[in-house]
Amino acid sequence: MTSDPTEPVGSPRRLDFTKGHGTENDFVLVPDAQGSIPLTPSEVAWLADRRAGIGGDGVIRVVPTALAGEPAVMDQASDARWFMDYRNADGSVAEMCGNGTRVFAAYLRREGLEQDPEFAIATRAGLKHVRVGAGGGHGDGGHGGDGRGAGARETGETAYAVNLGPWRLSSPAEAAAQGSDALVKVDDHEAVPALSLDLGNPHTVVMLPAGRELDELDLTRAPFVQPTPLEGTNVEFVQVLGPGHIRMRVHERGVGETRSCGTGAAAAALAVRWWAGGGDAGADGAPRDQVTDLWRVDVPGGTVHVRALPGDQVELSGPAALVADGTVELPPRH
Ligand SMILES: N[C@@H](CCC[C@H](N)C(=O)O)C(=O)O
Repeated sequence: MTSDPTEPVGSPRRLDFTKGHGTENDFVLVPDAQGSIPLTPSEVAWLADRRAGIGGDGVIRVVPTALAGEPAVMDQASDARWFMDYRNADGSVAEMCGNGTRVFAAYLRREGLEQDPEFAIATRAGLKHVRVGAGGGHGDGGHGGDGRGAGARETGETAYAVNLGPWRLSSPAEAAAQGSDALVKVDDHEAVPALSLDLGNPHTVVMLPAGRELDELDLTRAPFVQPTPLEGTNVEFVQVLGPGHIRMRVHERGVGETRSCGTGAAAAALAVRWWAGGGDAGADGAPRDQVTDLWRVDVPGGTVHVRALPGDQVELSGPAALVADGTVELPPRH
């Protein structure tokens, strides 16, 4: 998705910002309490630039839901005070960001904009419900007491669990018939079958083929996905380490390789679970008790947990950290 706001010529603008990350998927947050900072794609790309700007995988405008300016988002205003206006590093608009929801929640809490331990945030993919201090890891049942759940390092990070809402296979009939609905080719190797899932944003999950090392994949270029999704896709490469435990690397739409992707971790766990027979369709007829609902997902930037919930809902949990605050002067518009 790409937005195309008018870019009026004007004098340089000063913006307050906060830098944060969730398992090293990092974001520049821009508070916009009046809904009056319509960042253009080039301004977003500049803010996300690691050399000329602040640097991040994405930019998140923190704006009152009622002032979002997008009817489908403003419809959520009675349930969520704040809208996570998410943009990728290249300036394109995305519907959702799993790690971003936790960092967004951490910002709302720190600023006193949300005080309850549970609240909803508005996104382009609908309402997302957040629980503070919910690690979600194996052993704590998803209700970590001290706020430092699984994946939270000793750096002042707090754990959050977010219900990412409903997910679905993008092409259920094709996936049921073949176990896959796409082919993905990375570097110059052969194309591998993959599964497309919709987590509010698009994902294509690839099981690491035998003989290939996850660490050796060249993700400096976008993997070739066929059929080519019109809106692009995020591509996850998965290695199974044990029951309920996977490793993942991701090439994100609008960014490139990132050190973590929350919706991608959920897509990866759900794809592995589905391949194991855990889909509602019963894929290969394997008994459901052989299919776990709780996954540990290791990513280059840390660990998150994914929990499959009834009704095709899925919960993501992991840490969020706010690491810097500052003011920046945007380059003048031309
Ligand atoms: N890193 C995010 C996903 C961000 C959006 C994605 N690049 C897209 O374009 O869909 C996550 O944690 O989910």
